Amino acid sequence: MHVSHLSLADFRSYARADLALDPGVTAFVGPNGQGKTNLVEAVGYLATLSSHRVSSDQPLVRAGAERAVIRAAVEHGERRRTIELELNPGKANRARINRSSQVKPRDVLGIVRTVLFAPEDLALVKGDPGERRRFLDELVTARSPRMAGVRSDYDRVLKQRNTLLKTAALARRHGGRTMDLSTLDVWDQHLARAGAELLAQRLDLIATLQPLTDKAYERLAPGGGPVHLEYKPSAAGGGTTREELYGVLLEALAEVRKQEIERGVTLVGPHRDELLLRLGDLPAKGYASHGESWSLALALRLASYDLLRSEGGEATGEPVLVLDDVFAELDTRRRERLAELVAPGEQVLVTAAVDEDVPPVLAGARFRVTRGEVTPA
Ligand SMILES: Nc1ncnc2c1ncn2[C@@H]1O[C@H](COP(=O)(O)OP(=O)(O)OP(=O)(O)O)[C@@H](O)[C@H]1O
Repeated sequence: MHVSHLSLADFRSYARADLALDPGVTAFVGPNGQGKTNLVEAVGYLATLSSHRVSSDQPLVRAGAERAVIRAAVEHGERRRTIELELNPGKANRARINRSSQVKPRDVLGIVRTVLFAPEDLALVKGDPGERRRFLDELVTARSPRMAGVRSDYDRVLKQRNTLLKTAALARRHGGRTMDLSTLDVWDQHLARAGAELLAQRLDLIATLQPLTDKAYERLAPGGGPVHLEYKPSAAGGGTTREELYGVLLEALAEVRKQEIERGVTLVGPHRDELLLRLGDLPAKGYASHGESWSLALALRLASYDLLRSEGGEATGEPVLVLDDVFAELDTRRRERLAELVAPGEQVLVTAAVDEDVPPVLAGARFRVTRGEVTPA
């Protein structure tokens, strides 16, 4: 699969941009702050409906404009589809596929799949647990786009349940009426149902990702591993199937209910879980060096790329690989290794400040990006 055309309106620094893209490698080269990352960020947004740099849509809309539009043509074998996403911060976003009438933005997921490497990836290793949960959930959704619906159900139920718990906590503190706990029972079931589905997918993903990450790390930093991915659930209990995990979550919620009512917040569930990364016997966070942390972050992305490539098959094709400003961060040896490992990709988009930062193995089309103008080199 490859993106053959990208067009932006009022996206980030671009009032307008229009580019035709070929399969194979395309590099965007230009000085800092000229709009290179903005281009690949738009491609990433088509795949995940979120940016790899910011958590809200507002910064994606050009300053002074009301909305941004990303349009893309996507080729997969004989099939060509167009996607249009309109970003309206504060209001509902809109989407269209093949210029048809409006669809839910979520329906666009799965048409473009990307694996994106960026300097921000260091947070996968050094950052808060939320960074690793987001990594897992984005990959879970790339494997199975219907999981976007499950994630949004879970978030909605969690929010409503927290509101209810907060009300109960306040009532308790001020000696008011105690809450009718049967309402909470219903929310527990909703939370456990969506939570169990998400949990089952995360566990399956980690089992698949483990050997791939270990292999990728060995290639990037020979002898530095092994790498272990260990899921630390907030709800203790065995099981890997949806039914088993539903039971585990319900039981855990019942156990902590008293504390939850005291504190006014949901204490167990996938939103409190952690993915522990270990290098050898030590946790990577807090122990790994800067270079080791980088290699581990790259290994996680490489493993994701291998996984989506091998599972994509005929239906979805290969993901687009985006390498945003990563080579400048690496020493020559790791730069060459990484480039060799990703070189045969169907479509690879690279950003770099100078030509020398693009490894020779990744020779291909090149655009210059200067002051928001994108021109073929
Ligand atoms: N919403 C926005 N409206 C207008 N300009 C924006 C907006 N968001 C970002 N910019 C501008 O876009 C530029 C950054 O673009 P981008 O991140 O693509 O740079 P880059 O070429 O990748 O640079 P580097 O090599 O430093 O990573 C900055 O000048 C920033 O001010």
